[in-house]
Amino acid sequence: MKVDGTHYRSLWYDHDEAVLKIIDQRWLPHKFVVQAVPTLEDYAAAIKEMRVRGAPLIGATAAYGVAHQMGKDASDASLDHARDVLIQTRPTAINLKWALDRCQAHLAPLAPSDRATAALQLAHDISDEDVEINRMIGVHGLDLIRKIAADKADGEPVRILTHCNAGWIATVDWGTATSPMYQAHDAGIPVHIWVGETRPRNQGVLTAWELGHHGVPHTYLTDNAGGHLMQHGQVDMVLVGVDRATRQGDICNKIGTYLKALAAHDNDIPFYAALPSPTIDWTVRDGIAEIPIEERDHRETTHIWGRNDEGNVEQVQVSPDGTPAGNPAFDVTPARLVTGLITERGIAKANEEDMLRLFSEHREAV
Ligand SMILES: CSC[C@H]1O[C@H](OP(=O)(O)O)[C@H](O)[C@@H]1O
Repeated sequence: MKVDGTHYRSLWYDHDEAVLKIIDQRWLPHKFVVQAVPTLEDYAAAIKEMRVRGAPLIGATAAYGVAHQMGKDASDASLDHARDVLIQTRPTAINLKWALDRCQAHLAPLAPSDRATAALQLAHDISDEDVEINRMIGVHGLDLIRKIAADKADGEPVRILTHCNAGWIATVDWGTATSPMYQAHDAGIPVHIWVGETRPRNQGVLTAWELGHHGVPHTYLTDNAGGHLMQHGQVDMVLVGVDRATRQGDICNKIGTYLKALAAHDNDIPFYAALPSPTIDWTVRDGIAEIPIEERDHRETTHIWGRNDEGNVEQVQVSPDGTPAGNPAFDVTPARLVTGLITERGIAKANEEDMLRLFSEHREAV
């Protein structure tokens, strides 16, 4: 999407320099930092340190990491090494494993001499596919928003509460939860987005930054304000992203999503999750029991980043010295709390049968 009027993807391959370029999200919204990714270790660090983040973007980045490694050494051992280094960076978003599995399946059968070119093309393809998938998520989500708008007075906005950042900066472009928001705005349907800050990494800041650059009306709030807004009739729908969905419709997303789903259920507000099909893990049914939840560095909880009065971005401690902290980065919302899943093929109810209506190729052999 656009930053100060200039179109960007979240990552792109610089053919002149033969290197991947990323927007280092750790500095947003205060600094717009583009950096190259010169080594496999830098690819792993970029994912682990969340310089690039968001389930689909992590997958695309990993595909370019494999391509980089094939350009250095296209042997079977090197292909395995690239997977081993990248797969251990973050455990929850299934898109990382999905991309690495796709690279393995595509490259292993090839002669090593053909792998570098094929790997780079595959990374380009995965990125381009992500853009189109997310655009289609927006098309189907727009229909939903249009239906809600039809029941409102002229000019009255559709009020959408979102959590974390499932925006264009979390994907290659468009975003997942944000794609319907952008497309509704661009179609002239008034929307207002309630943006939860999303402690501890405050990815809501990224959503506010994105929406601001696209001119989409929004309000930045604490996470805990969401339930209050729902109780007071200020929310027409909740729309979030997903890091891993199960075949029965459970969704794993940023920590705090479950609490917002509970509040939505309690206030009879539709709760939708937007996800590309690579985010569905068809091998898993019970998300709570089976999805690994990343425990991140506890310093992310005890400290916070911001810009000081001198304009410098710095990290400060918010908790007492020595206070023990935790940092589970995701939680699982059971399917019973999910109204629907907005995918590139349409909207499914959060149950196996309706998901298979859209993705019948995953129906298990009896
Ligand atoms: C389309 S992004 C999906 C998902 O990924 C984010 O996780 P993280 O910021 O830790 O990479 C967040 O949970 C988004 O909802």
